[in-house]
Amino acid sequence: MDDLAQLRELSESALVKQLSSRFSKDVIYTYIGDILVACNPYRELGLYTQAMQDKYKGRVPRTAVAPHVYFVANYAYERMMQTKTDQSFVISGESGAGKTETTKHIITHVMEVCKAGKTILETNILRLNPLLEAFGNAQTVMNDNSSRFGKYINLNFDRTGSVLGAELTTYLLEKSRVTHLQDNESNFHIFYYVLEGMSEENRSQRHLKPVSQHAYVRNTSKSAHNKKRNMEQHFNQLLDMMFNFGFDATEIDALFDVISAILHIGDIAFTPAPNDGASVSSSSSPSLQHAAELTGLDEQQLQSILTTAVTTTRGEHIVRLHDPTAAADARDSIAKSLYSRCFAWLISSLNDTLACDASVSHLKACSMGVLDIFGFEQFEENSLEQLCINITNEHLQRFFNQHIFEMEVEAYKQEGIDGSEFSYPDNQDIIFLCAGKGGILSLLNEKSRFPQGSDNAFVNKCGEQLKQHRSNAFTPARSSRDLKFTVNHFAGQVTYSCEGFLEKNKDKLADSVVPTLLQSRSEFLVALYTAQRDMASGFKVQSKRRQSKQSANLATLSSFFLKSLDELMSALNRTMPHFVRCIKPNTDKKPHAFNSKAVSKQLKYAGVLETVRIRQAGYAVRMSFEEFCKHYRIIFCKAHEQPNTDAETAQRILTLAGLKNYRIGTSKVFLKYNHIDELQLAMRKHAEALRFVRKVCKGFIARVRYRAILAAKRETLDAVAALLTACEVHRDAIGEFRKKRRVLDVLLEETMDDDERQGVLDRIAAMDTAIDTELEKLNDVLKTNDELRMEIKKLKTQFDRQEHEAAHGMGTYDEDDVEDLYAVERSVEDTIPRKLDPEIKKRLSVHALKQADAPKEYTDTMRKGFFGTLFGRRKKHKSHKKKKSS
Ligand SMILES: Nc1ncnc2c1ncn2[C@@H]1O[C@H](COP(=O)(O)OP(=O)(O)OP(=O)(O)O)[C@@H](O)[C@H]1O
Repeated sequence: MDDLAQLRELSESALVKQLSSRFSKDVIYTYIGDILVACNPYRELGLYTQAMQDKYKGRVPRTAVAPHVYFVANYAYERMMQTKTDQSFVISGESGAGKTETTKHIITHVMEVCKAGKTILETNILRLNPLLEAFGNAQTVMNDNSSRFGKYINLNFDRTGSVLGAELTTYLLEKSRVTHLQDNESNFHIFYYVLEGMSEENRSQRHLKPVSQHAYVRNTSKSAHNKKRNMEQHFNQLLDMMFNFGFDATEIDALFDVISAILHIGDIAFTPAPNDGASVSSSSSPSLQHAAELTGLDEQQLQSILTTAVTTTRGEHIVRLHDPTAAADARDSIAKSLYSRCFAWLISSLNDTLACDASVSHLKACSMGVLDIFGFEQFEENSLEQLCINITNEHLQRFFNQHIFEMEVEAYKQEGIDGSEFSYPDNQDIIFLCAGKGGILSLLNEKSRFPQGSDNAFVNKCGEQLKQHRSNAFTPARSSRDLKFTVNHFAGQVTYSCEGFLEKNKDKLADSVVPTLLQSRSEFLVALYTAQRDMASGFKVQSKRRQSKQSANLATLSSFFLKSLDELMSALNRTMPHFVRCIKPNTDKKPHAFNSKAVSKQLKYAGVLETVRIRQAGYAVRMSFEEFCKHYRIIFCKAHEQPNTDAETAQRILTLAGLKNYRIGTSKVFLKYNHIDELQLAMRKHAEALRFVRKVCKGFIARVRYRAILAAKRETLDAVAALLTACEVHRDAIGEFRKKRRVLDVLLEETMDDDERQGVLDRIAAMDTAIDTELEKLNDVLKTNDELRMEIKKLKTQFDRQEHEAAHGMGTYDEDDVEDLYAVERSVEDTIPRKLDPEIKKRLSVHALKQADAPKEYTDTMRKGFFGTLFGRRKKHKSHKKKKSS
């Protein structure tokens, strides 16, 4: 089934079973109503060829082609063109599930159906991904090429469907990766491209060393390191791409200077200084020097922002000395800030290149957005990043629920059913709990604003204010010292560890850092911090035009996040959405493996099971009158009646089954989930009675047939036994004749002259040989058929027993019994003809068989026949002589 929403019973296990069975046949795409589920095959299946693109172009009916991401892309484009409404694709799934691949396929196909690919703009749209991947992707345990940011790509079209431009918005760049690597993970790809792909000359100009000698990349996973063979190729491709996008050589050089500077900054270590502060260790002073050179700062300036923090209160500057730990934190914050600014600059520059040309922007008629965003996350340790991701998913889930619900109500309307009392599982209260006024993020912002605010104070405040929240979704920490709380999200409970929440939320560099960086000799660095000075973290980047309008007081990470989330939801709400849920069939990144438990969990996280819940809250089961009446006819039908398939019959069946609260539409029956059980119960009662009657009938028929079969087989066996007996008799008759040969010899001597006698003797000799052969053959036949005799005996005994059983009632027969019976029949049929030696069949005539009971006459006849043959020529002449002598 291509659309699992058509399953009569939509349940979690049914979904997983169907997906698994399709996956085993390399069918990775499945619809569940409006959603496209895409299972990552982890191998090339030849699904994205030009021929496939051609197949999914134009007005293709959904049922005429197999489910495919190209269908969804084409369908959205067609709808956009017909209705001139904005469309969006919401692609979600856990890391490695295939979101980015799906995004690429959608964009490629949309560009194909809008006949693009020729202008620079269109080519650039198609080339966007490798650039984003270089700076925003990294190898993780889950995915070798994991996007460490979310993105929304919006394509703008004119009335004729040609692309006018594109905008890119990014979310939640995982900048902590720059400074801290988890086991078996790697940093952003760009660091390795620069360290291993850049020319020797450029590397030494930037004083770069091998990967193993730079702290921020030193712990790179071994497997990642082994895969880094094509770094040079990657780096050169990246350069080409950047040039094609219109970046100039100076900008590119400056960008790589900052990337290299980040690596050197990471190598700076600190030791305690005599003044209780920290100083750069002597072994890392070359790193400080290189970092300063590459950032265009004086060593002193850089050292100062690493080892001191200046805060400004009421116009007064207060300088605080960092201890070595605080200095290391400051170093990491600066590195993260530099990287996120580079990423933001890159996105902003790409947006400038992709933006609608001013001369054609008035032609913009509609748009199509593709959202590729992290799925719901639930790890052992969950921090502020997970909270933000999960809040995003709560919003997307609500958006999804509303959409599915609307479709559901629409389905009722089409059937003339009032759906006004129907409601759906709404997670609005959980959204309020997390992101509403007085909710978790709001309290976090409040505490972040106080200089004395702490994680502890934040967690306690949450406990006080939210434990009675109307969502009932908040569970405070057991003890006030436990920096944790749990939120019951739509996809499951997540416990957040709040240590460091405030620091992350402030996401702030010390007051002196940005002013110092702005004194840099590098114009590029200065540009990074002037154009976007209001941006808290490069957390989200928009085009320069939109940035200028941004409020300047987005002080915290969460307030910035909420604002960008708000914008995203407003954008999505203006569109007609198409949902793609990417599923990772196993955690080992292996083809052919399907782990049902893991898939079930993802379906839950992806909110697919919410579709089931929405359906269950309404009328989960819907069946056409025909389907319903045919399926449940047993409840209503008298044995001889074929039911009508109309509303009236459906109504009678439902009444007879004692159901309430169902709805009958114009062509379908709408049932609640529990109704199926009730109908099954009613069916079972009828079915049991029917089964009994059927058993008795079948038993009767089978017994009659069986006895007939036995009788026929017995006859055959008797005949075969008789044949064998005849064979023996034949042999005995020949023996008997031999004994009488002596009489013949005397006869010959008395009645014939020498010549005549010699002639007869010759013939007798020939006949003797023939008789020997005959005897030999008969002996053989009897010997080889001894086995058959045994078989016959056995079968006969068996038949006796079976006949007795059949005659003395075995009560009823099940299907299996009848099947056994037919098996016996077949085996008997097979046995006899195969085992009966064909030689016997040929040689023993019916005549011989008849003689079987009269051996004496048979012997005589044989003898007469023999003499007749022997003396045939002289029969007339000598007959009276012969008679006399005998
Ligand atoms: N349709 C597909 N056909 C073949 N391979 C695929 C397909 N989709 C995904 N893959 C494989 O799975 C890998 C991971 O996919 P992708 O990077 O798109 O996942 P993702 O969901 O975007 O992960 P992340 O959130 O970590 O970025 C790809 O590199 C590719 O090898």
